[in-house]
Amino acid sequence: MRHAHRVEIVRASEAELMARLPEGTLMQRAAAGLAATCARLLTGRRGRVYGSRVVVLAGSGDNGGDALYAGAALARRGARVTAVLLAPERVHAGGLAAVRSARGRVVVERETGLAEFSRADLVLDGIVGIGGRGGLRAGARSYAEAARRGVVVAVDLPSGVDADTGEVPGAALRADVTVCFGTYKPGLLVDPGASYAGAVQLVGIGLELPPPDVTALQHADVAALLPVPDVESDKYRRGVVGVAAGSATYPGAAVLAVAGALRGGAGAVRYVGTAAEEVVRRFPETLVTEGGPHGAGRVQAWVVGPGGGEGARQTLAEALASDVPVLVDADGLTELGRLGPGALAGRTAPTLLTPHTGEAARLLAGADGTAPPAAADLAAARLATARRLAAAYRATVLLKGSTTVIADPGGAVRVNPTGTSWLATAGSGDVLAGLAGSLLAAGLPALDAASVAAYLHGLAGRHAAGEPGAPVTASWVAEALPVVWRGVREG
Ligand SMILES: NC(=O)C1=CN([C@@H]2O[C@H](COP(=O)(O)OP(=O)(O)OC[C@H]3O[C@@H](n4cnc5c(N)ncnc54)[C@H](O)[C@@H]3O)[C@@H](O)[C@H]2O)[C@@H](O)CC1
Ligand SMILES: Nc1ncnc2c1ncn2[C@@H]1O[C@H](COP(=O)(O)OP(=O)(O)O)[C@@H](O)[C@H]1O
Ligand SMILES: [K+]
Repeated sequence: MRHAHRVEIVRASEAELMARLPEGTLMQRAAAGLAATCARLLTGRRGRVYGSRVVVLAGSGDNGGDALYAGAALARRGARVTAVLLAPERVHAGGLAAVRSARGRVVVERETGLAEFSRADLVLDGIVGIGGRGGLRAGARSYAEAARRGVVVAVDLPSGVDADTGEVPGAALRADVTVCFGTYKPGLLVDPGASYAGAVQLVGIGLELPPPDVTALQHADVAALLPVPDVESDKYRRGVVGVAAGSATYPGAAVLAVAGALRGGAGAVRYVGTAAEEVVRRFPETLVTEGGPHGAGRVQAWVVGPGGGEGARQTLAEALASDVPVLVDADGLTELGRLGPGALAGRTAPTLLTPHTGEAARLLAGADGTAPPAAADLAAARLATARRLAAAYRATVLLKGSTTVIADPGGAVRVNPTGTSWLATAGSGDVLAGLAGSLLAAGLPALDAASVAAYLHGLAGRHAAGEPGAPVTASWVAEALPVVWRGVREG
């Protein structure tokens, strides 16, 4: 599991540790890890560190200090290092002295700095780290926009990315690799910030940290959560997932939600709705019940809403009246937005909401009676949006899109690292809803069901798209689920 902590917590942990260690120890640890990664990258690209061109972009804070000490270490190994000072009057004095004593060059003019930047083999982005506020300022912005041929290594965080939120309020340096210190920052795991970070490497500096603000599952975590039948299992103990989806207008949504549900680990899928004929023709193993969720027989979790059309309101009401977990998606969310959070007030079992940002906007409007916020604003602030919705509806929320974010009403937040934008295709959300509902029926808590579903769905999208990628359909994503499930179990 990857753990991320917000800036306030990182600073408190650093202060606590620094008080017990000789001055400068943490920065030396950070710089040593950073220099080691840069040396590996240069060796991989050029065969050696000696003679390679390295540019250090140094801002006015400790982030610049880390970068300068790492640059000095590379200079001692024979790299031709140029330190570009973006705020010469406030540069980290010790770091600058280290570069000078290692015979590094120091540049303050912007034009010279930009020319060096463009032809370097490796650039260390030490403009700003967790102390960054707002978009990059003018002097720094020109580097974000300049052409370059070398690899860019961000120090702790790509400059211009908000460490706590992943928001990018203006320009930011696009890194190939980010070396972060002590813990991941949430902004490295959540888009748009995550897309600026490249491959992220963690360097331990000895911090003792409290529980994380944000986590991201990895293969081993998912493998441990996957429901696997044992010798005593029968279909009911494995869980029956009820799918209330599809309508005369959208029968395909029912088929796709069932396709996801059949591959999610429940022992059986029970379908209710008007698309029974289409569903059974495609998947004869589906149990079909007349009428709505009310009185549909044994079900351990409901999925309501995909392609629900006109009947969505009634179906939603019947599912919410049950005492089993309910996943609400698509038209079910539109109805819930009209009803507001009060519609969930009487529930005794977990509720999982799976909006994209357009649906999230309607849900938020339903929560406080205001006009819906712009979906683009919600997408730019994904963590805050998911947390806000979870708090307003007292439900677990899976916010879809570029970086899926899952927030529990208790405050826990997971982000999913596996997606691909090829998944932005009609019906892929229906597959995800069926898959997550199946995991709920198999007994996973809502946070786990949602994050495991997002993880598998993202991997299935990548598998279906292949390398370097091609358009996929939602059906192919569903078909790829068993392969990625096995891959996760194999580690
Ligand atoms: N505190 C510690 O013990 C450690 C800190 N470390 C490093 O220190 C960094 C934090 O250092 P600081 O607290 O000095 O903060 P930063 O170096 O991240 O940034 C602060 C400076 O950047 C300027 N700045 C802020 N926003 C800007 C913007 N948008 N555009 C341009 N300049 C901007 C500010 O005026 C300020 O001078 C971490 O990210 C990490 O790299 C590491 O050395 C590990 C140990
Ligand atoms: N840019 C993107 N990057 C990664 N995943 C995306 C992106 N856009 C959409 N997705 C994923 O694609 C799926 C689309 O779901 P949804 O919007 O509900 O589509 P539909 O309603 O057509 O099924 C979700 O899993 C979502 O997270
Ligand atoms: K940086």
